[in-house]
Amino acid sequence: MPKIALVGYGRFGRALGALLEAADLGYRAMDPGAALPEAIRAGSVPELLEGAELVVVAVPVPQMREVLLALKPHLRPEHLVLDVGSVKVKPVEAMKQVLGAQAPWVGTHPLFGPLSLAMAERPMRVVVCPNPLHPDAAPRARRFYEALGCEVIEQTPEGHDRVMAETHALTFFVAKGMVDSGVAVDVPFAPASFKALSRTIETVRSDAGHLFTAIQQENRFATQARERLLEALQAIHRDLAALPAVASARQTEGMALPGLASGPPEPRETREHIDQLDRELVELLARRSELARRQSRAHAPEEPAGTKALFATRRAWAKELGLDPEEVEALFRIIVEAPGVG
Ligand SMILES: O=C(O)C(=O)C[C@]1(C(=O)O)C=C[C@@H](O)C=C1
Repeated sequence: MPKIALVGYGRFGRALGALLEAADLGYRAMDPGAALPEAIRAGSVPELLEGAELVVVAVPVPQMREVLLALKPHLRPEHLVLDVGSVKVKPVEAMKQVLGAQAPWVGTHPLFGPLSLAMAERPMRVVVCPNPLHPDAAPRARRFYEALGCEVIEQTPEGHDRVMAETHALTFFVAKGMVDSGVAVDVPFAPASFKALSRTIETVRSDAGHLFTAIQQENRFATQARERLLEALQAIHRDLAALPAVASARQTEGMALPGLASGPPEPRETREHIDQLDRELVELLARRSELARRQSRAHAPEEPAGTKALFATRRAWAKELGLDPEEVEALFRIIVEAPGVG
């Protein structure tokens, strides 16, 4: 009998479902607004909760209260309710008001989503907010997330929202500003500094819509963070406009980034860069291995023609980059054929 009940099968719910399957954790899901595969679909709340230990509420933050009210009459003390919202003060308040001491509950925020899960990005981190009303709830949530391969960070709801206001909310704000101003979309080429931002722009563009508003509106620290950023940007804009056409080094000094006032950091030794790259190569191998496992679970083994094509593309890439195609193919043969890696 599935031990996990998933309420909400939107973008995050579906991605979480795939993660549960990969960890061999049985689940049942309910979402009146989504087409659910027959094998996991629950037609009613009692059916959804039957045998469940964990009830994961994966619905947009503004719908939390209503969903909790619908669950409440069916919850028993052995259930643990956890939310996965991108903000924490409001969902925790809602769980406190609606569920109180009746059933254990805990606020959590997985710091990953459909895009990062699809690319098997690691580490997967989750913020869990310990709940004084139900002291066992956070350790139970921790065990659940650790079984999925996540690292758990404990934080108060307010501490979480303060950090998210300065990070998540501002990043989405800047990215949406760039999208809405018409720049930064499908550019033919871009410098490295922009490439880092383009991933965020992609996230904002693929957002279901409610995520952006939840991150901004449901976090009471976000407005102030946005205002501070806008003021800082206006001041920089004014300072730039006030610079003479040919500015002296002394005149531009004030524009230097504060952290760089004492000069840029010393370039690192080549050896350190190689270590860093090797670390990234090993991380990429781990992600590749996870994706290959997913692929083999979902599809029949690759036909010889498919494997041949795979090596052919790697050879072509090697050639493009000035590497020996034979040697690169040999490396990929090892990667593909090694049982613990490919
Ligand atoms: O991986 C993705 O698809 C995400 O968008 C993940 C992402 C983000 O990085 O903004 C989105 C919302 C969550 O609250 C946390 C992480």
